[in-house]
Amino acid sequence: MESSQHQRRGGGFVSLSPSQTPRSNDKPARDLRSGDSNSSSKNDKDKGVNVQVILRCRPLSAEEMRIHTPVVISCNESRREVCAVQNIANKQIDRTFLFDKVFGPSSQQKELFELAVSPIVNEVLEGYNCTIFAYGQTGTGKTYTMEGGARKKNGEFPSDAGVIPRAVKQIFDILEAQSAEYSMKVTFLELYNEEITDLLAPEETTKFIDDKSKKPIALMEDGKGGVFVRGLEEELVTTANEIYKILEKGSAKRRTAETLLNKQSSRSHSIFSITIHIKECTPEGEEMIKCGKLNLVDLAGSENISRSGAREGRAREAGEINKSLLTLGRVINALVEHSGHVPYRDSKLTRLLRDSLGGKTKTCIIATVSPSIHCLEETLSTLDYAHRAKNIKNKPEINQKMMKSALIKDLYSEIDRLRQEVYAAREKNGIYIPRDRYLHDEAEKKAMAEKIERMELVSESKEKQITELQELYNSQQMLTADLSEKLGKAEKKLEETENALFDLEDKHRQANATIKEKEFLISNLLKSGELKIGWYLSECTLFWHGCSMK
Ligand SMILES: Nc1ncnc2c1ncn2[C@@H]1O[C@H](COP(=O)(O)OP(=O)(O)OP(=O)(O)O)[C@@H](O)[C@H]1O
Repeated sequence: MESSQHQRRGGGFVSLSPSQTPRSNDKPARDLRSGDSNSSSKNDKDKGVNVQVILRCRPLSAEEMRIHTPVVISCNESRREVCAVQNIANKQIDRTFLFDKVFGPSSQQKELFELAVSPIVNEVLEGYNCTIFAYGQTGTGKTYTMEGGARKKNGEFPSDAGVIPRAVKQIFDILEAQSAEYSMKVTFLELYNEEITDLLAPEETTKFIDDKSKKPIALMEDGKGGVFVRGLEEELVTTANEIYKILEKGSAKRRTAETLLNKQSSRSHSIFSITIHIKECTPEGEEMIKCGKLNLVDLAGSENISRSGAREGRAREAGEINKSLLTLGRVINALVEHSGHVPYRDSKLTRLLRDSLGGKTKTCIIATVSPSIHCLEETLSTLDYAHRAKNIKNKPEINQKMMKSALIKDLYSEIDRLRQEVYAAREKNGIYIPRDRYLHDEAEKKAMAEKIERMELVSESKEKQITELQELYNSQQMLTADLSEKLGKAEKKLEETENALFDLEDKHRQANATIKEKEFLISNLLKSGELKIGWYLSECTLFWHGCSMK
């Protein structure tokens, strides 16, 4: 039997970012996971982990089949490839894209969940923050993939149930199998025309007679680089069925409309988050709390306004949707190209997804496309977009575990603070400040936030400079090492050449001495030869002289 008691915590400061969950700068605690996971988390942190991108192509609808719509997309699941066939100037040009996983038109919800999403759910239970978001043209199956078919009348799980209900079931199955002690809370918000509304807000404050009655809530900076949604309802849940009911109620409040491309097109982005605190005991008997968070995001579809048949209000709405998706695209580009400034602040969507894109969260994007020839242009743009997103690197970090006693102390002080606020509101004896002073303080706060943002930008660009200088230094070091090696070799060669030169000089000196010796001998020989000839000549002269006398 499911419990119908939803415990509600509302009106407080609820963060959507991981800043809500314990972080390394929170209460000190020891991480009790095995050394392996610690080192893998350190590796992940150092190197970064690519955002995982999955491509899903839906089947042709009954209507598309009836009118024999040509198919231009083919999926090769084993090779993880998607091929788009294009005809340009009567030439067939195929474009092939590789993804982390590919699911073709006949793929089943169960298969997609088990192969792509189930491992991510396990990581949430290990203490990571994970985000799964569906991106794609309107009518390509984002809501079908994330939510899927509605529960049957008897509450049974249908075969076309999507990622969200399956993830919820897996979380409860695992926790129950481990007989874990845990607490779980969920939030569900909608982002429509740059305004956030709480899909879990109590009925009395949001009577959905028309859109204007939805009360927007504020997105605030948490001062630690994250954001939080002020006053977002958090519902404590104890069973999967409670979550299914919350989802049904919340989804029914989402803004949908009929367009030419989709009978029930979501006109807003939605973010459903589950935060789980699990109790663990250290071998010393100390109670620790580990925390994981799963964000499930169903984006509104990008659309070609003329083809979707949107007019006036709907066209403006589509313009807003496209604008926020364009900012998302710019953020993806900036992250992939490592440009210094990432324009997260340009839309609420990117502010909310900041930690999921380039942050500490593990992220998976499910890009959805249609196989129809009529959607080819948008399909190619989705394929390009998703393919580029594959290069985004996040640096996932396991949330720091907290000592149970520290967590309880924190919760008690929060209860105290809330109690005081309620008391002050009821008794009207809180602190009231003049309107001018309030406006002045708010302006000061805004200026401070802007200053912090500017400083963050400067620090970001300085960090980039440091990385570039470090890279330059490393390459110079390598060059120096290379040159030193070459110098060593040259010195050795020089020494050898000098030795050879000494040898040669020695030989030269010896040869000179020998030559001189030989010259001396020759000259002596010559001298003695000359004397002999002189003596002989004088002898001959005397002889001839004697003869002539006779
Ligand atoms: N993989 C699929 N298998 C069967 N039917 C699908 C599949 N994907 C989508 N559909 C059907 O296509 C239609 C449009 O799907 P869905 O509403 O999920 O699109 P969407 O991308 O969320 O559109 P939008 O952005 O306009 O909200 C629905 O009727 C849905 O049941």
